Amino acid sequence: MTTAPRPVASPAKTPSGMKGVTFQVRDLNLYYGKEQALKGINLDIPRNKVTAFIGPSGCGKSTLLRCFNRMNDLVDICRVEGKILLDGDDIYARGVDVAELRRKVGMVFQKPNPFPKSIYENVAYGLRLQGVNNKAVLDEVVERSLRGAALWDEVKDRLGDNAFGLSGGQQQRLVIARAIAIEPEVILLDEPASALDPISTLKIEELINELKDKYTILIVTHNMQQAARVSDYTAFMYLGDLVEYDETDKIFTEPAKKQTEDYITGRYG
Ligand SMILES: Nc1ncnc2c1ncn2[C@@H]1O[C@H](COP(=O)(O)OP(=O)(O)OP(=O)(O)O)[C@@H](O)[C@H]1O
Repeated sequence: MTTAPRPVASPAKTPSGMKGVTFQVRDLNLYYGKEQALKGINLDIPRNKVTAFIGPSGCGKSTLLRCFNRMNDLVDICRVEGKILLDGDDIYARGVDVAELRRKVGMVFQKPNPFPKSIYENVAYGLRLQGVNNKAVLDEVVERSLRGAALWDEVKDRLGDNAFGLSGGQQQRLVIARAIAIEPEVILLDEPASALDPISTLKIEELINELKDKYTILIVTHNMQQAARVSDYTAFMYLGDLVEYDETDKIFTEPAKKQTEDYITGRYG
């Protein structure tokens, strides 16, 4: 027996001008115990663009971000309903290899978290896990990834030094190099610059702009100026709802919803 596809509860939010789509989020509800943290989210995430999630504290930005590589699976009381399709396949379907999903969808957190190893070994780590130990291959990937993360020139003469000796901003770029070494399709950034000084923040923002040529980037940020500077699309969330999602210029210059306007003009949050 075939069953008709279930209609989506609300039309998916797909801003105009979007070409390729990486993720399609459909009717996504998420609960922590009895508390509903995400309410009927529908949206499409464009390929090779930067999509920012903004909204007041506790509105569900990080929770939604963590859905894209199933990091919420690690929270016992968390329950997810609905679908997230990555290139057409539901990442919540039975039998999905979550380790493989996380290889495709890398994540960088607020606080830089290098491993207590050398700079070189931090970047080589993912490949070594895959069983790659050929020095020439590793050398090539380490250099390419560090260049890709705009860190090579600063560390090329001390690749054997412990990563903890780097500054916070350098550590965050190292973590990004570690993420791109295994050639993900998507990079999730959860407040990647909030623990950094203004110069390091600027470097991360420049880097995000360069990375989108190769990767789809999703970023959670508290900083609206940062969202306006780095993103192509912006999603405004409030109390677990996706209120408005559109091209970043539109959200910041002529938002369709009063709630969005109140937030971006600093009336609450
Ligand atoms: N592990 C958890 N267990 C229970 N509740 C949680 C958990 N993580 C988040 N929540 C709750 O889910 C809601 C959304 O939290 P989330 O961290 O996603 O919001 P946010 O918009 O990213 O906030 P912030 O900007 O402060 O980081 C909040 O009410 C929060 O208390």
